[in-house]
Amino acid sequence: MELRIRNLSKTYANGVVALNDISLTIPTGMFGLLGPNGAGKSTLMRILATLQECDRGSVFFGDLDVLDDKDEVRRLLGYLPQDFGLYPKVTAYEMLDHFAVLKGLSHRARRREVIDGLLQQTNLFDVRNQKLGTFSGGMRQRFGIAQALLGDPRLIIVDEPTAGLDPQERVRFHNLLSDIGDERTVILSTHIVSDVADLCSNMAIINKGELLLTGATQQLIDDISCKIWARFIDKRELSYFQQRHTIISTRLLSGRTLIHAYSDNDPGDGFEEAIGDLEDVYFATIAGRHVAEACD
Ligand SMILES: Nc1ncnc2c1ncn2[C@@H]1O[C@H](COP(=O)(O)OP(=O)(O)OP(=O)(O)O)[C@@H](O)[C@H]1O
Repeated sequence: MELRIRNLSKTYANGVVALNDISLTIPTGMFGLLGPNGAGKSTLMRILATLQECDRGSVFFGDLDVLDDKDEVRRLLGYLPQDFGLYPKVTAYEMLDHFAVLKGLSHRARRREVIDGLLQQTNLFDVRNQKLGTFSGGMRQRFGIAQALLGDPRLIIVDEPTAGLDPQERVRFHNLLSDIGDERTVILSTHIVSDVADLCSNMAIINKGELLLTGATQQLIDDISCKIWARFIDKRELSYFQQRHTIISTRLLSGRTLIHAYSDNDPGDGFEEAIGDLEDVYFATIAGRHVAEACD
C-alpha cells in the first residue's frame, strides 16, 4: 500500500526546522530515505510511527489518516528505532512472547507458532533461550526486526539499522530486509548509500529538513550517469581542481586520490567519463549541484 506524505513540517521548540514542507509518495516495497546526520530522518520516522506530532501536513497510508487514527496505525506498524533498549537478563523467546501478548496474541499455541516462525526467519532460533544481554550487534538488530514483525505489519519503519554491523552481519540483515519488503511498505532510513543501492527500488534524499530528490533508484542513477567524470590526482592538487571544477567526491583508492567531477560536458583537464553510481547521485545532490533530469 502507498504512503502519501503531503506538506509535512516540523520545527522544534529551539527553532530548528527539522522538516520543511516535505511531500513524498512511498510505494509498496523497500524505500530508502537517505540523508546525512541531522537531516531530519528520525523526526520523519517518529512522526510516521505516531510517536511525535508534526506542525502541519498530512500523511495517508492507503485510506488511513496516519496523523489522526494513531491506534489503527499502531496495529499495522512495525517500528525499529535507531536505539532500542533490551532487557539483558531476559531470553529472546521470553521477550518476544511478552511483546506478542501485548500485541493481543492471547492463544498460547498460536503464539508459539508465530514466535518460532519469526525466530527462524531472523536466524535466531538456535539462540532463542540465550539472554539478550549476550547478543552481538547483528543479533540485536535481527531481534529488533523479529519484534517489529510481530502482528504481521503492513508498514515497517527501520531507522539506521546497519550502523555498527560487520560486513557479514550487514549482508545477513540486508537479506532479511529484502525478504520482508516484497509485499509490505518498508522505509529504511540511513546515511549509508550502499544500504539503499543494495536494497531499495525507490528512494528519497533529504538534507536540513528539505526533500532534495526522489524517484526510482535505478532511474536516478541512469539520470546522472552522463554527468560524472573521474581522474586520479596527487592530493596536493585537490584545491586546484576544486577551484576549476565541481568536485562532488574525493576518495582514496589503493592509496591514490580519485576525484569525481559533475559536469554536463567534458570538463577537460585530464578527466575521463565515469559510470555514475548512487554515491555520485547522493554527493551531487547534497552539494546542491544535481537535479534529476534524464541524460540524452
Ligand atoms: N527534541 C529535539 N529538540 C530540538 N532539536 C532536535 C530534537 N530532535 C532533533 N532535533 C534537531 O532536528 C534536526 C533533525 O534531527 P533528526 O534526528 O530528525 O535527524 P536525522 O536525519 O535522523 O539525524 P541522525 O542520523 O543524526 O539521527 C537536527 O538538527 C537535530 O539536532
